[in-house]
Amino acid sequence: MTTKASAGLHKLQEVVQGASSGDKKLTDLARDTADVHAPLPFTTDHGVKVSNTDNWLRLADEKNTGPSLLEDQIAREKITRFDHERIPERVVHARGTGAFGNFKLFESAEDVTHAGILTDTSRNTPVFVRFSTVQGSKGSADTVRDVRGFATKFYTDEGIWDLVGNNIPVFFIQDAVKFPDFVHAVKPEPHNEIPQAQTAHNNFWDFEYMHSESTHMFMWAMSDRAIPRSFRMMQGFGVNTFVLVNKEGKRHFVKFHWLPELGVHSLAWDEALKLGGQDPDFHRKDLMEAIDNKAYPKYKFGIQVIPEEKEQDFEFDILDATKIWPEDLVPVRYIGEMELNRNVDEFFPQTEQVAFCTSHIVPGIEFSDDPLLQGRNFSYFDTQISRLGANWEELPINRPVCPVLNHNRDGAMRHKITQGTVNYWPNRFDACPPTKPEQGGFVSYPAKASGIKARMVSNKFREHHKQAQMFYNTLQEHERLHVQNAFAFELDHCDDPTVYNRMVERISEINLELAQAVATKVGAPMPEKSTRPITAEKFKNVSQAEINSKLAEHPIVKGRRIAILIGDGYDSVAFTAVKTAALALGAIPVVIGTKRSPIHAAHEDPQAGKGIIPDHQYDGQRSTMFDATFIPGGRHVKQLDEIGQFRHWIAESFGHLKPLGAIGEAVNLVAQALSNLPSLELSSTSSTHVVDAYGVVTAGQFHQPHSLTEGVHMVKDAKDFLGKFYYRVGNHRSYDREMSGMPQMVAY
Ligand code: HEM
Repeated sequence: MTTKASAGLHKLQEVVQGASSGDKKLTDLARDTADVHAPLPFTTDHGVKVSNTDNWLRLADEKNTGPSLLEDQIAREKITRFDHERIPERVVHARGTGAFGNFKLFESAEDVTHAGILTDTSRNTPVFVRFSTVQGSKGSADTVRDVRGFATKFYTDEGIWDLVGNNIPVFFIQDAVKFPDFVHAVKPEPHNEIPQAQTAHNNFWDFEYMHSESTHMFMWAMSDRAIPRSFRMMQGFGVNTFVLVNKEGKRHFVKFHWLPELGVHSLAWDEALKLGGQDPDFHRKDLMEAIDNKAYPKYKFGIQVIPEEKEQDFEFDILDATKIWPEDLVPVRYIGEMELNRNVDEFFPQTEQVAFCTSHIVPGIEFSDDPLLQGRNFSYFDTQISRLGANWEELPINRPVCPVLNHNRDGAMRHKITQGTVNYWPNRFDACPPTKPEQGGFVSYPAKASGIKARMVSNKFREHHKQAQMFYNTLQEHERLHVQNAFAFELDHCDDPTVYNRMVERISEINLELAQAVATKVGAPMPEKSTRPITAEKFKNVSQAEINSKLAEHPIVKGRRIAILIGDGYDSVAFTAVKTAALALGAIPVVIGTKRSPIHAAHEDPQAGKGIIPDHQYDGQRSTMFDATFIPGGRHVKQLDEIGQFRHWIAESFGHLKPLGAIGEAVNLVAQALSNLPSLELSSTSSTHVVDAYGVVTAGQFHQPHSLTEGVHMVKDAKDFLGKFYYRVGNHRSYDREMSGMPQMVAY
């Protein structure tokens, strides 16, 4: 096991290596990085060595403890520093986690932009990404139903570019001036501060009804998108319309996309609810664990581009953030890739103090007139001043890797010392002049603008339903079922009939059958007909199932958590094969034992052999924390069978649609746990034939492969246990199981 001191040294080495590897941001951060394991004396903040940190200076002797003295400057410093440790949490997106990485471009977009980061394929640009939920406070659970923030800070050679996006490509409102109302409505209600990190309450759904512009977005928010399995398995979208300008000065509208290498996957709702209590840090830990295991998350970077002259060619306004640009009309061009490969050293100065601004752009990237974006450009900079202070851009995590010099001065906590006698421009020395455009000085695109001042938006902004209908049309059967269940859950939590009755009306404007199913469940009047024309059109690449089907032939199990359940007397051959295969495939096997003390395999003499120490004992973990479960055969199955939690583990994994693998005697354990499902086909205990029924992969006997080094062939028609089991793991969940109705017959 790594000692704390060596772990600290290791981290420091990483910083030094990072610095020598040429990563400009790591080099920059090294200036401000200290190591608690360094052989340095303990000092006060003003540098005086401290001899005693545990006793306040007081009038005391061996018999009497007298009054503490205010004089103790060391104790006062310690308490005072502590009293002021907290800063305001973000007004939204308070709960989040971050990681460092790199961005590389594989195709230049010089036809549409002159931005260095989007044209220079030789660059390796450092990035910091913060993922977040929106509604909850800093200490809320990771797995709540919510939009996820996906904010990327690119430390480019020309300055910081912040792409502050979400995992859903549209937004609730069209005009930034509505943002405070929206956030008030979604956050806990004002009279009782309930509920925490949930949309399932009267005020949120009241707001949604009152703003029909939200219709498209709330369909996404009720879909599986709002309960991602992992930050590593969700898309990212810049949402707003930005502008790219090329060398010739031609302007293009653009939307930015991130597509995860691992596919787009979600939790089951029951699982998300349980994880909220069982492991509230689930997503945070998942990201850190994957990076620690070198299963680095990767995302392709894409752009959708519309030339300026085509702005009016669409039935929707391309500046409306409640609309997507359908991919069959405007294909995504994937031109780069981001890898996240380094965890933070310390949460507060990095993840908490990182601050993003949509207004941080670099030459070649500009803003459109998107009315949501224009307001965001004001809001972020403003909020950072109250959260972090006027000089927040000097903080190590926020400062650029290129030189920064100007005539901005002073303000609380100013760090930078600028020599020279002038702090204004122009000055008699020509000190610190503006940079000429030909030398990289930022020039705004000379867009023509004229009009009448009015508090309004263009007519096309008034259509709010068509894309919501298209979204639902696009979903596959199980995805639609999840939307239906999500509405039923959410509106069940609203106790004001005005709210849920009206919402059912609104849903009937999207899909009548959906509205009727929800009406029955929540007790609203049954809608008889849709009050709007309903389109049959669909989107491309919006259903998660559709996106994942393109990856299904080559599933990736990198970073997936595989639970292996064992007790004394387990079959070590199958155990070792499944564990070794997991490691070879980049997955994370986690051994869960009947106890966390030595466990002996079937053939092992408990007196002589050392056994293995499981990573955890069963009661410390839950099936919800794993992507799949495997149980080897052996006489240990009897012990597992006697502990109800193991049977519950199997039933729950089944209910959450996860792959289950069992060999030999363990097949009986699975049969026992799923005894309500006699029709579920399992292998006979005497057979080597591998049966895969709805992702429950069983074999009576384990056929040892000749060599694991040949690799596991994760293909649909694999004949062997490992190939079939890991194919299922790579495909994440068995939604066919859900559609068979079987999970409902199992208690979990
Ligand atoms: C396209 C719609 C929007 C998206 C995609 C979006 C995305 C995000 C993300 C990802 C964060 C978290 C940044 C982090 O990790 O530190 C954030 C924070 C925030 N957003 Fe938005 N947002 C949107 C709309 C708005 C609007 C319309 C406003 C205000 C008019 C706004 C104001 C804020 C504020 C004040 C924060 C807190 C920032 C901080 O304290 O660091 N957002 N937003």
